[in-house]
Amino acid sequence: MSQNFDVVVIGGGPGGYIAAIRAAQLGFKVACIDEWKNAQGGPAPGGTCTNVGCIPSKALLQSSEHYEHAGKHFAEHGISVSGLGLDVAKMLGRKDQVVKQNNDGILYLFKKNKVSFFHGRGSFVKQAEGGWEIAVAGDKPETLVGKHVIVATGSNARALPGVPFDEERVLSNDGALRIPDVPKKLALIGSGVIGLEMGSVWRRLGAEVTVLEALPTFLGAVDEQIAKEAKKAFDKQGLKIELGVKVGEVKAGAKGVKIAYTNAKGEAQSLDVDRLIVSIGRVPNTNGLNTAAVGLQLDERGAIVVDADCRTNLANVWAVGDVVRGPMLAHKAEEEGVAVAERIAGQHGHVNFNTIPWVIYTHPEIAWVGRTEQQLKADGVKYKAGTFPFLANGRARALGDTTGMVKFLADAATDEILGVHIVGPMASELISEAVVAMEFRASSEDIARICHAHPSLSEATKEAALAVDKRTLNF
Ligand SMILES: Cc1cc2nc3c(=O)[nH]c(=O)nc-3n(C[C@H](O)[C@H](O)[C@H](O)COP(=O)(O)OP(=O)(O)OC[C@H]3O[C@@H](n4cnc5c(N)ncnc54)[C@H](O)[C@@H]3O)c2cc1C
Ligand SMILES: NC(=O)c1ccc[n+]([C@@H]2O[C@H](COP(=O)([O-])OP(=O)(O)OC[C@H]3O[C@@H](n4cnc5c(N)ncnc54)[C@H](O)[C@@H]3O)[C@@H](O)[C@H]2O)c1
Repeated sequence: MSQNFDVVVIGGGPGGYIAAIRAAQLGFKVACIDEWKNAQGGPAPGGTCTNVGCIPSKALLQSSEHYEHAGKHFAEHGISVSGLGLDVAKMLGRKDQVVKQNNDGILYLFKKNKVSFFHGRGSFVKQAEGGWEIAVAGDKPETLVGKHVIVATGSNARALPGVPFDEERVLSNDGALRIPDVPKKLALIGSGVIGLEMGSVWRRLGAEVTVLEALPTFLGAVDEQIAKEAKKAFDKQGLKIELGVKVGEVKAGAKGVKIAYTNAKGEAQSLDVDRLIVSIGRVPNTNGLNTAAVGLQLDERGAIVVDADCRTNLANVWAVGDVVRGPMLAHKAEEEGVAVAERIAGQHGHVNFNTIPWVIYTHPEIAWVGRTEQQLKADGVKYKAGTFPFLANGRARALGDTTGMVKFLADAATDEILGVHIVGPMASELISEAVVAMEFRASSEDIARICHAHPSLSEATKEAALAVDKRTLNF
């Protein structure tokens, strides 16, 4: 016997679980299927983000930052610490607890919103009367029929060709978040978001970290001025980043990993490390979905092909999040999930790709929204720029955290904000003001005229907006 639903969501990550909740709020009968298992084999909804992504990485970034502060920065405040110790097992345990709180929170939200949760793998069977037949292989095999299906099956870490993850020596994001003791030497391949975040965690905890990056420029997608400032800070911290390398043979043994590579000068190099994290991007995941049975169209990268509204080539089958085009970000997945649920309800859900913020949770944090200076140049847009350094911000000085700046880019003729780029303390929080401003198509003058609390880091945002008109007050 099959169970019928208005909406069946496959995948319980940020794209899927949020789509399920929004669809339920709109009055639909909703099922959400997710196969993630916790250590006991029970359900652990929340996807990559909750289990091996956003949440655990931020928990470890926080713990490792406390450790670094206690060891290196408390003294500046007149606080001396003796006998500073590190209990990695406890730190990882706390991280697991944070993850569990989030898993439990989602199960609670499903109950609260009357979303039926199925623990197992969902796969397409066929088009049936009343919708799409989906088989659930799990604790209890089930057959569901959904009038609408939302696929939100996420992504998996990309491995280096011929170097599979063993999660012991060669680690994906999963293993990178549960290294049992601080490696003496750690290498990361790829200096993207994961490379920098995970590299920072283990460097702060005492590992000698080398990041090998294929591209000759550091953080190519980031505004050049901001990326340069961040690189300077990482260099100072001792995070060794080698650009323009070509990774050759990677040999993993019982005790460590040997990496052969050529450096930017073309010289052959060899690096011996205890562990290697491979962070060279992620691939869309449609494993086990049985897309072929129903002819769900994939592109050459294996992503599900969707239009601007997240419609696939099949009637009433939608796809959102990492498994489709666009940035692989939890909040992008969530926004698409909400928009699809609203479209199913006949509303006009919309995701504005121009105002999706990016954050890299290193120290200093890097955050941005909109176009970079190099993009504006390439697009032939005439712009004005304004920057303000945290060094001139009272709150940043009180915090003892003055690295970085806020940078505004505004249209030369209309003053509309085209991009805001931040490297510095709490950039992840500060960027929201810029997102709101850009969503409302504000001008830099709008921000410059708004009263900001004193002393606050957000005054640097106001001052950067003033700088567009060359009239900063405190610099
Ligand atoms: C280390 C790391 C840190 C990150 N940090 C951030 C961050 O700080 N901020 C940010 O915005 N993004 C971050 N991301 C990216 C973020 O995790 C993803 O963009 C986000 O999880 C995508 O959500 P999703 O719902 O599309 O897919 P996922 O979160 O991958 O969820 C997909 C779910 O579907 C399940 N599934 C797959 N196939 C099936 C099936 N056939 N049947 C049933 N279930 C299935 C999977 O088990 C999984 O639970 C990070 C990623 C990593 C790896
Ligand atoms: N704070 C966040 O929002 C956050 C945090 C972590 C992950 N994520 C998401 O997860 C995704 C995956 O993260 P990621 O860091 O793996 O990917 P990424 O795309 O951010 O970076 C991958 C890096 O690896 C480099 N690279 C690729 N192949 C290489 C090779 N063979 N040798 C050396 N370098 C190579 C690329 O040039 C790039 O710089 C990101 O796209 C991001 O959207 C987001």
